[in-house]
Amino acid sequence: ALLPGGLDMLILNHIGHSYFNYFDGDVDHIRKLLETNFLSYVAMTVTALPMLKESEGNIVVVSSVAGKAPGPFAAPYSATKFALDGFFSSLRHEFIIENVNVSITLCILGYIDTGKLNATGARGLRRVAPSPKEECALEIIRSGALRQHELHYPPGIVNGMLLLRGLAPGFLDTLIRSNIVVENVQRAPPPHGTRVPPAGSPGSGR
Ligand SMILES: NC(=O)C1=CN([C@@H]2O[C@H](COP(=O)(O)OP(=O)(O)OC[C@H]3O[C@@H](n4cnc5c(N)ncnc54)[C@H](OP(=O)(O)O)[C@@H]3O)[C@@H](O)[C@H]2O)C=CC1
Ligand SMILES: C[C@H](CCC(=O)O)[C@H]1CC[C@H]2[C@@H]3C(=O)C[C@@H]4C[C@H](O)CC[C@]4(C)[C@H]3CC[C@]12C
Repeated sequence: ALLPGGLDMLILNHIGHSYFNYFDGDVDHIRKLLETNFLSYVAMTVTALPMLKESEGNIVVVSSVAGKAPGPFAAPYSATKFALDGFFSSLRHEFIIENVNVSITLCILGYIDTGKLNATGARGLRRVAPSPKEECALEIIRSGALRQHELHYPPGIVNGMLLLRGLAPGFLDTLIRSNIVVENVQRAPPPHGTRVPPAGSPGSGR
């Protein structure tokens, strides 16, 4: 049903729970995370589009540097954020081609002070100063209202990373890994009954 007052801006922000650790082989987790972090964004866009066409409004999609320049230990999360870029950046082309006056803003965020790292226990990350969530929220709304194609926040870190990704991707990857204390990331124990070769033995990879 259409909202009585119409709809000016759709901000897609929610995410499901994931982990900051080695990929554990759980395909079902990725399927569920894609449902929450990606497919629900598509479904809400489809539902809201008639109202947004009416208001010539804005779609704002909240993503992460992990959706442009992936680091280790966030494979499921990173995959869902890359999917957002693929879908919404393609859809933006179609809107422009068809003169649909609904803007699409993809927000590429660095580390924001929402208490997330503490909550997920991402112990492997070196402590970097998070950016303030209040300023971030304002920038998200502003970038949507200004109909920007992308928001990079905080600009210094995110622009720097994306520039390096184009110019020297190997160097960027090295920098990203150097921001992580791998020893602090503990592999989950293998499922019951799985034989793990002792460290140092052939095939252990350790
Ligand atoms: N914090 C950071 O450092 C960064 C965050 N981002 C992005 O910013 C956005 C917000 O992140 P942040 O505020 O930190 O995350 P939070 O986990 O604090 O917030 C996520 C929100 O999503 C809601 N949610 C979870 N599952 C569902 C669901 N199935 N349906 C509807 N709502 C749901 C949660 O509700 P409830 O609490 O009720 O479960 C919660 O309000 C995300 O898109 C994230 O990827 C990007 C880069 C860095
Ligand atoms: C693991 C977190 C998601 C799962 C959850 O249950 O909360 C991640 C949510 C936001 C991530 C951070 C982010 O998106 C910005 C950086 C991206 C880099 O690739 C890694 C460091 C991040 C700070 C990243 C860390 C994991 C999350 C907190």
